[in-house]
Amino acid sequence: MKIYYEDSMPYGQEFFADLGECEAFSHKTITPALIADADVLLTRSTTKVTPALLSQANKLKFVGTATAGTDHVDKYYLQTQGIPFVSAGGCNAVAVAEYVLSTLFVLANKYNWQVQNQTVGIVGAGHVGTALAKHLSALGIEYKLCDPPLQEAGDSRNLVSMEEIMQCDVISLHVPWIKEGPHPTESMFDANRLAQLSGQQVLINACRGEVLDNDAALALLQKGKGFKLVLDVWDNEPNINLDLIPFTELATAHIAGHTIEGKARGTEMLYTALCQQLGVQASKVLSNYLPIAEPSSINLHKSQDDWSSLSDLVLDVYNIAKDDAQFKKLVNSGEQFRYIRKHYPIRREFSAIKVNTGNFVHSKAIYDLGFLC
Ligand SMILES: NC(=O)C1=CN([C@@H]2O[C@H](COP(=O)(O)OP(=O)(O)OC[C@H]3O[C@@H](n4cnc5c(N)ncnc54)[C@H](O)[C@@H]3O)[C@@H](O)[C@H]2O)C=CC1
Ligand SMILES: O=C(O)C(=O)[C@H](O)COP(=O)(O)O
Repeated sequence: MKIYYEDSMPYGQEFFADLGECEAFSHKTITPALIADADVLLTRSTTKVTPALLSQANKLKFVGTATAGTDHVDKYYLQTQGIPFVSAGGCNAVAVAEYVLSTLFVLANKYNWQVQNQTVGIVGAGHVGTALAKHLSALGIEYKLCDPPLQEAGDSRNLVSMEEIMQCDVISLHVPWIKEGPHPTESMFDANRLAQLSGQQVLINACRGEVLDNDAALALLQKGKGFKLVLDVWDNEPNINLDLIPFTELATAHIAGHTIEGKARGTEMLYTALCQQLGVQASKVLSNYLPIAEPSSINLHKSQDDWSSLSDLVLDVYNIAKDDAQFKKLVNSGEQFRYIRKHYPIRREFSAIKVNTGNFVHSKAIYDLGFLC
């Protein structure tokens, strides 16, 4: 059996080698001829899985993406061909939640806010939205969730309208890119909605660039409309509108989900699904491969107040301001955008790090964030 996996997939060889003959490919050089003998195709979001790409893969039996988003895959085509398709929903939800938390602490430090006094509006209450809500809850930060499809499906949580979300201090977007149907998300934040934001409000987009009209945002910001924009994802990646960058508070190269855990969990999820498809017992687990974090334990800082200690801890583990500085320094083309993503430094999730909290008053919050005791 021939298995092709995208080379940016961590531990691809380790997970799949026992299941068949494995070959890594780059999204930059993959062609229909290269994967003509594929039984299995495993990608990340950078490979566009189209009828054209699969046109010679006549014995393809399984396609998987080690990502939460699936907009790069022509799922309808796979269905018409009877080819099973699996994605890795939830693999990087915690990574994105930690990204948003880091954003909150960086902006709180910059603008002298009390982070605990902010209300966060979360659009999309799926894996990422729920993980973010859990993190905010651990810290006692108020949040609201908006998800009309889940609301219609009878989700038991207290889901609110977009109008209520628009009143929040911080709005964080966690929806798939959906072009049509009853709840499309493409340009959900269009010129009209963006114009309703005040100068104090923060808008974070860490889902898909096309959910927020980048041109409209740029036009408004150029005119002095002062909402605070945080972008991890962009229209038309990797060839993004570079003019928008100076108007962002924080900007990164689509790395919100790029913890080692987030990426590798995606590989593990595909492995489990492929084993099931093949009727093979899955015997490998991610914990066999993940390296020990560096450092693997942290002593809580003795800061002037409790919230500073929490802020210091979160930013010690992941400080988005460093990614923002690197991005703004380096990015000047689509190639550079790709380069930054490919060479993204090792980032760990809170769950890889033990915190020695001593008798810190918010110890429970720290463990609820996922740190090890
Ligand atoms: N920047 C990054 O590195 C990452 C980006 N993503 C993006 O974030 C998206 C969300 O990820 P997950 O939470 O794992 O997906 P998910 O499928 O678990 O949740 C998405 C939620 O959005 C809701 N939704 C759909 N249309 C909506 C609308 N019009 N208004 C409000 N809610 C709506 C759905 O009902 C669902 O509950 C992914 O599709 C992906 O595009 C995900 C992980 C990492
Ligand atoms: O899971 C998703 O959806 C994402 O956006 C991933 O974090 C994208 O990562 P790559 O597949 O582009 O490495």
